[in-house]
Amino acid sequence: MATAAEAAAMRRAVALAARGLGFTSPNPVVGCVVLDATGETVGEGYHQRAGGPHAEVHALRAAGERARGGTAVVTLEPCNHTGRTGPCAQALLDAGIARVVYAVADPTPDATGGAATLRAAGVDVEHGLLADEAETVNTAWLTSVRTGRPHVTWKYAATLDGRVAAADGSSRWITSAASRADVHRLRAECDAVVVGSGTQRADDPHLAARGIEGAAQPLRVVVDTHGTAVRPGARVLDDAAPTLVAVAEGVEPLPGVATLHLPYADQNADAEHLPYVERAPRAGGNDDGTSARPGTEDDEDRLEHRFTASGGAYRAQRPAPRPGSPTPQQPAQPARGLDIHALLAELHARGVRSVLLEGGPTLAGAFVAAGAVDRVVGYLAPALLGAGPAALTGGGITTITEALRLDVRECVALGPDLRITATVAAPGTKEH
Ligand SMILES: NC(=O)C1=CN([C@@H]2O[C@H](COP(=O)(O)OP(=O)(O)OC[C@H]3O[C@@H](n4cnc5c(N)ncnc54)[C@H](OP(=O)(O)O)[C@@H]3O)[C@@H](O)[C@H]2O)C=CC1
Ligand SMILES: Nc1c(N[C@@H]2O[C@H](COP(=O)(O)O)[C@@H](O)[C@H]2O)[nH]c(=O)[nH]c1=O
Repeated sequence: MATAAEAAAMRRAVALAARGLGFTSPNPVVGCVVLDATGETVGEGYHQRAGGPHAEVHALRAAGERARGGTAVVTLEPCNHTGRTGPCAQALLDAGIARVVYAVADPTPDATGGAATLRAAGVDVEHGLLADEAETVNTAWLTSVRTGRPHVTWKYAATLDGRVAAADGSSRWITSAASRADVHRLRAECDAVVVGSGTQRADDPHLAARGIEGAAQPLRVVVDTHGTAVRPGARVLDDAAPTLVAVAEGVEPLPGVATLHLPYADQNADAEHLPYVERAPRAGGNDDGTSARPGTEDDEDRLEHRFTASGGAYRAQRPAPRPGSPTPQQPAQPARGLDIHALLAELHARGVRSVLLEGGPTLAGAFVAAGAVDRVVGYLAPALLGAGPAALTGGGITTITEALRLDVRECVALGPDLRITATVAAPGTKEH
């Protein structure tokens, strides 16, 4: 049974772990507090960056000889393996720690087994203290270990009637300065920020974490199937943070920009659910409708992106042909957008453990349809627009029984706005 001092130490260890958010990928965030035999705190530490010392090592260093006979309180089971640093279970034994209290078991095959090693050496080991809090702070890493893809937070800013832009497409700014500053904290905590080509075209967003001292910069990712939305001079191309543009296979890499080639979404898998784009191939384009060369779209050939009421799906449509203009020779082909699972797998392979999906509604719908949203952070402004795009388009949901049910974790007032944080409930756990 854990003592009150150990519970307080674990709360502190969770807070220490949170300081590592955004800096430790592909590693977890971990906090540790060492108590002496009387229950007094003698050392604290957290994992500050991948490749650096683990939380236990920092805390043991701070405690020195006072760790002997004491208790180590850790948010994650001490590791048992030699990676870039030595095994923490051994470090705890070497320091003479008599008791270890940890919150969450380490699920990685390499590192697991620390608790067993400690027990076998005669250390008193307890597991599960404040496990919910410790899970929550480490949710990105735990999700990525359990699912093999990064944890995804979909964030949006909407009016109280659920609009993310006005009918004329203008959307800056819906929420207050306080909410927007909070978004920069979210960006700094995530490894990558993702937007679709529609948002890129409409907003020319910057997507870096601004105004936070010492902030880790996320990788900025634009999902731009044809490589035509990210143009020279785009704000995501400045050097405030790294940028990756995801395009379809066969599209030429964008000059001077890290380009990721992805397959189209598997039409057979999610075809009826995925938002899609109707387009006719452009002159000089490839057979599949992708451009042969990025940045060559001329105004006449430019696709007009419009919301339609058709089946709740979003379609980008060609403008009606001008009188006298030639009829396209080839029939319009459905385009499916890029494969969300392939995108997440590629980001995971690059060490990304947490993604902040910042829109827009079409790409967010594709993530929801792909079952790839873990957490939703909605900023709601006390304003009404009455028209304009809704926060989410499609998502593969057509009837009330398919509603994606969420658990509200937090509701916070930010200036005049509300920030609601909710997680996706495990299937079958919610009835409304
Ligand atoms: N208030 C808010 O929080 C936000 C508001 N907005 C607003 O939303 C509007 C833009 O929304 P929207 O057009 O939906 O933009 P998105 O950013 O969702 O981009 C959608 C485009 O992404 C491309 N895409 C690539 N792969 C996929 C896929 N698998 N599924 C779906 N799309 C894919 C498609 O174009 P292609 O294949 O041609 O590349 C698609 O048309 C703007 O008015 C913007 O201001 C946007 C973000 C946040
Ligand atoms: N309009 C709107 C948001 N819009 C989001 O912010 C992006 C612009 O980011 P940046 O260019 O880095 O400042 C934009 O493309 C969209 O994803 N966010 C909000 O918190 N509140 C708002 O009212």
